[in-house]
Amino acid sequence: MNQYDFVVIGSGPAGRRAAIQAAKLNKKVLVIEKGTRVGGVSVHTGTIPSKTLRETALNLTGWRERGFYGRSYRVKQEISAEDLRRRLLITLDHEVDVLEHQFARNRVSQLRGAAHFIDKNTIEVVKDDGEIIRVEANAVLLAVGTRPYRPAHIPFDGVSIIDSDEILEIKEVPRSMVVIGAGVIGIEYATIFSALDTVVTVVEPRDSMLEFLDKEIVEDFTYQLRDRNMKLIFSQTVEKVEKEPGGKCRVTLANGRAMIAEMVLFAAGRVGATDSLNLSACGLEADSRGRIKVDAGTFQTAVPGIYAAGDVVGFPSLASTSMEQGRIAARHAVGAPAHEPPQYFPYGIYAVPEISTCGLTEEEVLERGIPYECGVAHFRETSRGHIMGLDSGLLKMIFSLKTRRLLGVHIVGEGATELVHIGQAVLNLKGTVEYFVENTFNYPTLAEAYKIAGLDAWNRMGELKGA
Ligand SMILES: Cc1cc2nc3c(=O)[nH]c(=O)nc-3n(C[C@H](O)[C@H](O)[C@H](O)COP(=O)(O)OP(=O)(O)OC[C@H]3O[C@@H](n4cnc5c(N)ncnc54)[C@H](O)[C@@H]3O)c2cc1C
Ligand SMILES: NC(=O)c1ccc[n+]([C@@H]2O[C@H](COP(=O)([O-])OP(=O)(O)OC[C@H]3O[C@@H](n4cnc5c(N)ncnc54)[C@H](O)[C@@H]3O)[C@@H](O)[C@H]2O)c1
Repeated sequence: MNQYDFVVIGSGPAGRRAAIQAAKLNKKVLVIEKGTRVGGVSVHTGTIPSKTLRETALNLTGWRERGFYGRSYRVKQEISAEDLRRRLLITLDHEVDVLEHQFARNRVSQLRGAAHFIDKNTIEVVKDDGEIIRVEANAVLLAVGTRPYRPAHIPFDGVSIIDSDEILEIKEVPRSMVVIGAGVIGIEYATIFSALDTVVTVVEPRDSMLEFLDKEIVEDFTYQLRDRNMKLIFSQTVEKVEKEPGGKCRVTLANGRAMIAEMVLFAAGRVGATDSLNLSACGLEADSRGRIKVDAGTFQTAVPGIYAAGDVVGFPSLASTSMEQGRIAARHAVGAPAHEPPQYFPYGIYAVPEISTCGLTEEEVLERGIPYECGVAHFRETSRGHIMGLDSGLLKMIFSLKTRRLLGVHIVGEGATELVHIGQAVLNLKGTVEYFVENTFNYPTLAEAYKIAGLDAWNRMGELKGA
């Protein structure tokens, strides 16, 4: 029998970080992965492929230069699906190679195959060739992630009616596309394809999108999307998706309106990959979306010794937070001390344009009844913004009038996902508006927007104090 201190099921961000953390604490660790290569959704169908695709699209279209040269400017006139895929394959190979090397040098054992429970401490692994291997574990981490939600009424064909995994395999860049679901995945792909000049329509049952973001940022973002002719249809559900005789797709909404497009991307959420784990054998069960409940501080499930981390535990379902959850779970599982993560973490949405946020939104500050002031800077006010030809981009900070502390930072525009970390550091170190006013920022940079927004708030906060 193969006996391990810690067995991790799944090699995505949560599993990978957990396995290495436990190995660093000199534990005997095994990672079980059913996919052909390690890395999980993050490396093979999620984070890394979508961000590589975005970078390729922005480079080949010359998107970042259009502020200077106009909307018709393109680096490459005809962009094929093959052009988009080429860079993807190189990036993925590199990611897998780095991960394999990390496992090897930390003495993390690997087993390829699908795992399920026999009992709380026994896991059976079915390999591709049918061979069955049993392993014993003192502690187990479920880091099995999610897969796209695929309801029966959508006739997926993998070619023109697709989910967000299949979009990486398309044969041609479509001229028109309907995206169903305005969540993060739907919006990221909708805006990437719109940057490639695909005519994009987004259909969303709720009355707006990305509700967890500051409203002012969503409004600015929405304006930019509509300004480049993306159609955003809210408060409407899709009744039917059909294939037309000529190969195009017809999408019919509940209000009777119909749309024809070359491609339909269904991106209405994901479900936990827990159905084949035989959870009942260890006394656990998943909810209707396949998710597992855990203790928020330790990531232990209701069954002692069994942990879950990453997308399978639900919100926020990010690669970044999954890694931290995995590390904390591993430490707890092997009896090492672990701190809870800081209160505020950043959220990066790699749409075109980017959005990033950390801390409280203006709506949340209002709800909590905190007296506050906002400071806003437009990227076009920065010299770096002029140099880059930016005509959009907004950074907004919210400060408490009582403590003068930064409560939230919200950015839409070029570099938002990198810039947010300045705000995140000030926020978690409990810094005040004075940090931005008194410190010197490199010039010319987009980070100067922090200075401008800080001064904007500080001027008004001074007036309010004096009033
Ligand atoms: C299109 C898209 C874009 C994204 N973009 C971002 C982004 O920009 N930034 C960000 O932070 N996050 C992003 N995410 C989210 C991010 O990918 C996930 O949060 C992250 O991958 C979750 O990691 P995980 O460790 O929970 O599991 P996953 O990465 O989902 O990996 C789970 C692994 O477990 C394996 N597995 C499942 N069941 C079994 C079993 N029974 N036996 C053995 N192995 C099993 C699977 O094969 C898989 O390899 C994106 C997701 C998608 C889909
Ligand atoms: N940049 C990032 O960090 C990043 C990128 C992509 C995904 N992710 C993560 O992946 C997770 C999954 O993303 P997602 O966008 O698939 O899910 P989601 O749950 O965030 O969004 C799904 C959207 O589809 C809508 N919807 C639900 N049912 C529908 C239906 N039947 N028809 C039409 N629309 C419907 C919902 O109202 C929602 O707006 C998210 O939690 C996100 O955190 C993160």
